[in-house]
Amino acid sequence: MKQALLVLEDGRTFQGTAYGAEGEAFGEVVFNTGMTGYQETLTDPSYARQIVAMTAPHIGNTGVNDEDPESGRIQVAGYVVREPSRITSNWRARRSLEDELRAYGVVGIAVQGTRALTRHLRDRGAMRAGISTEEAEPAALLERVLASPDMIGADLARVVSTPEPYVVRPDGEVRHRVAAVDLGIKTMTPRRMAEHGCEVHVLPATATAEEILALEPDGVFYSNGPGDPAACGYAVDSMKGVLEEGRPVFGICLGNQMLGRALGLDTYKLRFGHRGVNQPVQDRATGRVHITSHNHGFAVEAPLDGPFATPFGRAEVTHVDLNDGVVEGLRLLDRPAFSVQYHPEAAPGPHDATGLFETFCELMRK
Ligand SMILES: NC(=O)CC[C@H](N)C(=O)O
Repeated sequence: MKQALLVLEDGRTFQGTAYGAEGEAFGEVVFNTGMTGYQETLTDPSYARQIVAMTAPHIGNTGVNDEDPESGRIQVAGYVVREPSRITSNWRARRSLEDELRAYGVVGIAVQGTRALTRHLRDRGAMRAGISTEEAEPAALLERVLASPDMIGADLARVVSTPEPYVVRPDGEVRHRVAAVDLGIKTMTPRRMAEHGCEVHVLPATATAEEILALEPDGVFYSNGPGDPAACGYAVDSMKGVLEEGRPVFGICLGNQMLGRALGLDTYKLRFGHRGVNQPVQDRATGRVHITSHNHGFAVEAPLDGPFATPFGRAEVTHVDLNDGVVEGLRLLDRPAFSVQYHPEAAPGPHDATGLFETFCELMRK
């Protein structure tokens, strides 16, 4: 087996074997604790320019099928696993995960120490890293890691967004027309909305408020996406125009951060982020806890002690993560706009939060 090297920007080094394409990859290394859903993770555009390390010890068991991708390609910059499955046991699988990584030129590494890596990232924070199947000298790879771009300030939504608008239609009757701003949208999101009778007009990340409103949408959606929310001023600007018009707004993940910034709140980088499928989130109105799917490295800074003033009227924090108190949802009290930091559309589940699509439809009916 071919040797490979993983070097973190603070010099921590892991030796392993090549898994996937050969070559070199750079990005921010983050860990994901999901026991299921590796195919959805790999194809989620929010992971652009990130090297994803899986804490589940065995990866690739069910290969790659045609039903689960969240976009048209593998999006991660690099992949770290402990033990890749040598066989693929799923009659729907079209190919092995390693062949899929190779097909998209994604460099991966299998290392024994995914637990040590995770603990390191938990203590020191997510950081830049490089994987190489060519370089034997850690110091040489480290130099290239230090020359690679940082996640802070990275404007990646416009890079992964659709270049052209397209429409996702429901099977049955059209009940609502939604304009969806694609900041890195996952396949499941318009599909979930279509299940609720929405005709979804997906628009490029840089669509202006005028372009969005020209569709005469019943509601406007802002998707998840990669990079630093502080670098997506174009989406914040279009959202302000949409809020001004009083159209219903719904945001997920990066979309939640866009609502926060449109309301004048700040976003900041979390130490190691939330990535996995079992994050406990509390709905502050009901006290109910939902187990939710997450993939975020940034968060919104907002007052937790009750409603606060914004340029669009009063707002409040609707959800918090019970592990660390991070803001997980926002709502305007005087206008029809809300958003969540987690993923109600998550296809590998959990499905506790899928009711939020109905909430959006209710706002559009009013
Ligand atoms: N999944 C997302 O939308 C992530 C949003 C943002 N890129 C973050 O890391 O916080």
